[in-house]
Amino acid sequence: MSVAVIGSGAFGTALAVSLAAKGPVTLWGRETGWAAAGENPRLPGVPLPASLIVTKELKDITAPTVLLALPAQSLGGFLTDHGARLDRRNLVSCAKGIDLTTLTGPSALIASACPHATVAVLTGPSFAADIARGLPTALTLACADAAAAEILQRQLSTASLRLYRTTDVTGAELGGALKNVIAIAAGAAIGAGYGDSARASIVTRGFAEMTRLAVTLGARPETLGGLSGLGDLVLTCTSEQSRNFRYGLALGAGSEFAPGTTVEGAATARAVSRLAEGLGIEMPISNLVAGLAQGSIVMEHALDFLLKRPLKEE
Ligand SMILES: NC(=O)c1ccc[n+]([C@@H]2O[C@H](COP(=O)([O-])OP(=O)(O)OC[C@H]3O[C@@H](n4cnc5c(N)ncnc54)[C@H](O)[C@@H]3O)[C@@H](O)[C@H]2O)c1
Ligand SMILES: O=P(O)(O)OC[C@H](O)CO
Repeated sequence: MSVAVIGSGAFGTALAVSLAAKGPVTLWGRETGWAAAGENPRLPGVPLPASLIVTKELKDITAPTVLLALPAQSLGGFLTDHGARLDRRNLVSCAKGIDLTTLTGPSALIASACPHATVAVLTGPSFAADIARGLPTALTLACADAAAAEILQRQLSTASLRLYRTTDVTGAELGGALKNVIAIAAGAAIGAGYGDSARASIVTRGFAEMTRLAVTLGARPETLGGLSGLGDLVLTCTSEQSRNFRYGLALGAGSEFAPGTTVEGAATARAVSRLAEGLGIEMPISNLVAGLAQGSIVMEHALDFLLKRPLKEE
C-alpha cells in the first residue's frame, strides 16, 4: 500500500524521507520550488531519495493512506477547502495542537471534514531531523479501530521508526498538544534564569495538569504516561532542538524569536485556557503560557502568578 504526505514542512518531509526507504511516497506542499535542489531548506542536509515524489498538485495524492503534517492552526482551513478529496482513506494526523476556532484536536477536524475516513494520529517524541537521519525513534500510532491501528502500525514502522499502537486517540493527541504548552513554560523558566529545579517542577506539575484535562476529555491516564505524553514532554522540555522550548527561552530572557517559526504551544495554550475555563478545571501553567504568549502577563509577574497560589495537597 502506498503512502502520501500532505505538508512539506520539516516534519512532513522527514516522515516522507523515512517512509520512502520502504516504497514510493508522494509529498504534497503548497511550495515545491526547493525540490529541484534535492533538499528541503526546512530540513537541511537531508537528500531527497529517488522514491520520493514531490508535488504541488493535490490530484497526485491518490494513496490510500495519507499523513497530514500541517500545523494545527492551518489544518481546519485546508480541510474546508480540500477535505472532500481526501475522504474514504486512512488519514493520519501528525499535528500537535488544539484548534483555536473549534477547541478540538486535529483528529476531530479530520473526522468532521472527511466523515467516511479512518482517522488515526501519529505522535510521540521525535524531532524531524532525527527521523530524517534515520536515528532510532519510537512513536505512538492511535486509531479507535483496533484492526486499522495494527495495519497502520505495520505500514508506517520502518527499520529506525518503531511504532506502538493504542486505541486511545484522545489521550495520544492531547499528550502531543499539551506538552508543547508546558515546554514553553519550561523554556521560559530556563530563559529567566530560574534554574533546573524550577524546570523539574514545571515538568511535573505540567504533567499533572495535562493529565487532568485529558482525562476529563475522555483520555485514559496511562496513555498520558506513555510516549505521546510523558515521553514527548520530557523531550520537548529538555532540548533546544524544540521550537516551543526555544520560544519559551526567548520569552524568559526577553530576547527576539524568529517570526514565522511554527510554535504550536502558543495558540494551543489559549485554546487550553478557554477549554479549561468552560470545564472548570485548574490549568495554571497553561493559563500562564497563554498570558505570556498574548502579552497580557509579563515575565516579571510570571513567578507570582504560580507561587502566590494557595498552598494545596500534591
Ligand atoms: N518539526 C518537528 O520536529 C515535528 C515533530 C513532530 C511533530 N511535528 C508537528 O508537525 C506539524 C508541522 O510541523 P513542521 O515542523 O513540519 O512545521 P514547519 O514550520 O516546518 O512547516 C509547516 C509547513 O506547513 C505548510 N503550511 C502551513 N499552512 C498551510 C496551509 N494552509 N496549506 C498548506 N500548507 C501549509 C507550510 O508551508 C510549511 O511547509 C506541527 O503540528 C508540529 O507540532 C513537528
Ligand atoms: O520543535 P517542537 O517544539 O515543535 O517539537 C517537535 C516535536 O513535537 C517533538 O516531539
